[in-house]
Amino acid sequence: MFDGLKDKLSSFREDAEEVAEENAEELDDPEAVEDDAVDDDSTAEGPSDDSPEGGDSEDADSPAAEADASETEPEDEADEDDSSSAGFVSRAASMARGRVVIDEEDLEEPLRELEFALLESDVEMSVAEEILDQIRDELVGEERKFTESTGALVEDALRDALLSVIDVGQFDFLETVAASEKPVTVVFTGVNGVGKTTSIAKVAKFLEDRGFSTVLANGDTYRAGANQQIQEHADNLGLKCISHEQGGDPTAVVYDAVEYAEANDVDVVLGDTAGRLHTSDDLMSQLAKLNRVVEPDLTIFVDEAVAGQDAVNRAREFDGAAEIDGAILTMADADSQGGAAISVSHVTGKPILFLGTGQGYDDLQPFDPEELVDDLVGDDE
Ligand SMILES: Nc1nc2c(ncn2[C@@H]2O[C@H](COP(=O)(O)OP(=O)(O)OP(=O)(O)O)[C@@H](O)[C@H]2O)c(=O)[nH]1
Repeated sequence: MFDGLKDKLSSFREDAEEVAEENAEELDDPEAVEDDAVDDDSTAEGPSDDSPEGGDSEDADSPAAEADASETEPEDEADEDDSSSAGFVSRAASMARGRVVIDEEDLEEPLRELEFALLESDVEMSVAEEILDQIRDELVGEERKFTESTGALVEDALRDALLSVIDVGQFDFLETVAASEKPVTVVFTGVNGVGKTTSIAKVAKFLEDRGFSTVLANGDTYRAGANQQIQEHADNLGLKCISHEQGGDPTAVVYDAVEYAEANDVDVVLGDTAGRLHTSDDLMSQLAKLNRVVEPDLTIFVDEAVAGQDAVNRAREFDGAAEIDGAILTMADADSQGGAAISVSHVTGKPILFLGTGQGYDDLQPFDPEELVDDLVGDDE
């Protein structure tokens, strides 16, 4: 799952670590620093050969050492290379404290590559920019102790940035169902053929396995064969399915299922709806009626992870047309890009609740942002 994206993130980590290490090595090497100091005609004091590496000595830590380092600008060359000289001075001062600072310019090239990689992986533009900004904020100017590895810094920054865009409004579906008044009504929406009906069957199995009884309702009265399709799932799972004639009113079907649940002490009603485009007015007004009359506890948007940017756009549009509470991304097992999984929550402000990971009824994985980020960034060695 998301292997292409993992590779790209790993390349960024390597590149960013490399440039930061180069900078650190240069500053870790007292001779290189002294050479630089001569080149810069600077009098900044790096650790001498006989001082412990890392500048942990009292001298190096002393205010005098810092003051010396900050008074090093040669007047005659002040205009010539002001910024690099100032950069060197701050690095030398940091080094005197046993630390080194990561410069923005060191990161620009890896960040450019990362932006390209994220967009190529179908991450929404605004989400990619947010990730880059966060990494820049976290790493640039970051003081690294000589004992810390730049690798850990880069990894933490990447992890934090990804988590901040993915972990949006996350809630536990099972806990919400458990805490809600019964029957809990959950309605599923989305475009045609993205795995909506299969996902309903998977969610039913997920709930039944955890002690919640369910009834299915076929609110897809539009498509020929829809009744038979959902009934097959119900039969396979030994569940009751409420359906009406093709062409009937979907609200009436879900309403009947709620009445059935009330009469039979069923915990959860899972209502399918016809696949629709957010632009099809009649179907969207059907959905509005369903929301008005049945007042579902949760409306879940279903789309394919593999649809990438299209899925992200549709999630945004559905949320605008018929407010959603969360999303299921199907076909995550076939998605190497990961763009939709990274972008949907940030774009809609609603969490991804599950990933569909195959065609079997158990191929449904509760979505855990931290787990996803661990998987994307974690060491695969
Ligand atoms: N690999 C994989 N296949 C899936 C997943 N979810 C659903 N499918 C398959 O996708 C196909 C379409 O699924 P359906 O559930 O019929 O899609 P739908 O959205 O209900 O279709 P409509 O009712 O026409 O809107 C089926 O063959 C499913 O087995 C998944 O997570 N991974």
